Amino acid sequence: FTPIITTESNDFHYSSSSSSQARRKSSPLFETCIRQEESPNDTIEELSTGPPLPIKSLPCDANIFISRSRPFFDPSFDDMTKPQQHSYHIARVGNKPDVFHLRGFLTKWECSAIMNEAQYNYDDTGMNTAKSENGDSFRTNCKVAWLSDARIGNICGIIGKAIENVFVTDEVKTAYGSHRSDLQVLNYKEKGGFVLHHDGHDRILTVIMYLNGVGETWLPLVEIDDDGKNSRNDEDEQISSLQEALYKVQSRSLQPGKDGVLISGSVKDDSFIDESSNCDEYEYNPHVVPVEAGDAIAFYSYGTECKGEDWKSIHAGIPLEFKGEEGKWIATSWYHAPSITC
Ligand SMILES: O=C(O)CCC(=O)C(=O)O
Ligand SMILES: [Fe+2]
Repeated sequence: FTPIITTESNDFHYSSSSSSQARRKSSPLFETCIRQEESPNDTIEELSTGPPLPIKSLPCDANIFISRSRPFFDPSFDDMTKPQQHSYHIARVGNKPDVFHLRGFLTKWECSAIMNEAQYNYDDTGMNTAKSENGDSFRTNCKVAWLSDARIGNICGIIGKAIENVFVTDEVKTAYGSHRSDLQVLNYKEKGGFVLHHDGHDRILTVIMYLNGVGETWLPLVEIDDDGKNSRNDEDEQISSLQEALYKVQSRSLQPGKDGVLISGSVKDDSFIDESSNCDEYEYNPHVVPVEAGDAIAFYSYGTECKGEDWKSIHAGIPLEFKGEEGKWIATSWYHAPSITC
């Protein structure tokens, strides 16, 4: 590991080995990226609603290894004499807009604690039926709870802060009115889903955490790197409205698993390896990102040069096939930057 940056509660390292890394081809960009990071002249030129360094320059096929604080009372922590840290990996899964996979971001204990808190302790009544912000029912068969930072002994605060530290530039953090949302917890039951939409409302960053590894989120217009280029997306094609983005998905009959990026709790990582073939020739589908309980996905909803909404970040919660009574559990943290997006 090559240490890159140390911040208050997050340590960044580039990692050259991980299970998913081992399955991907090694990247010639890897060394270049490290050199960029260490350059003293490297500054963020303009107020960017996109990712800060070092993840800004993270190529596909490389990982960043990150440590973050964890709640001291997490009983799955096995050595109380060591600093209370939890490690996870970040890998890029899309370029336009930037989309990242946070592998092992939450511990299993944190996932359970959040689900329990949302289900049993919210307003003493359990979770409420979810409605979209404008009151329309774009979301079906879904319950919601909002957890503020202090809940469960500040774990929502620890998680939110860890996200903010890694995914939001200092300029955006210090801009007037910038703040992160409370943690939104959703529980979808059978057939429950969320139609294609853009998060908007000055939310520059969305981080969706998969609490039980069930369910799928699809970002149909995200472009991925040269290795697995989404051939139907013309490069630099401008999309200027939500309607245009939705029309593109419909008129081109884009499909989850073939176009854009499908975040899928329903696919096991190992299913990408064809055991009968040579190890180097496994079937790797860059349009599918398998996630497990504790993984998260982060993406940006505004153009990086303050050019308004990036409509390529539209996404949907795919209607849930029956997966047992538990259903699909996710928690979402948004970062708002009203003075930059308006
Ligand atoms: O259900 C999902 O997978 C996505 C949820 C979502 O996009 C939202 O809550 O804004
Ligand atoms: Fe959304």
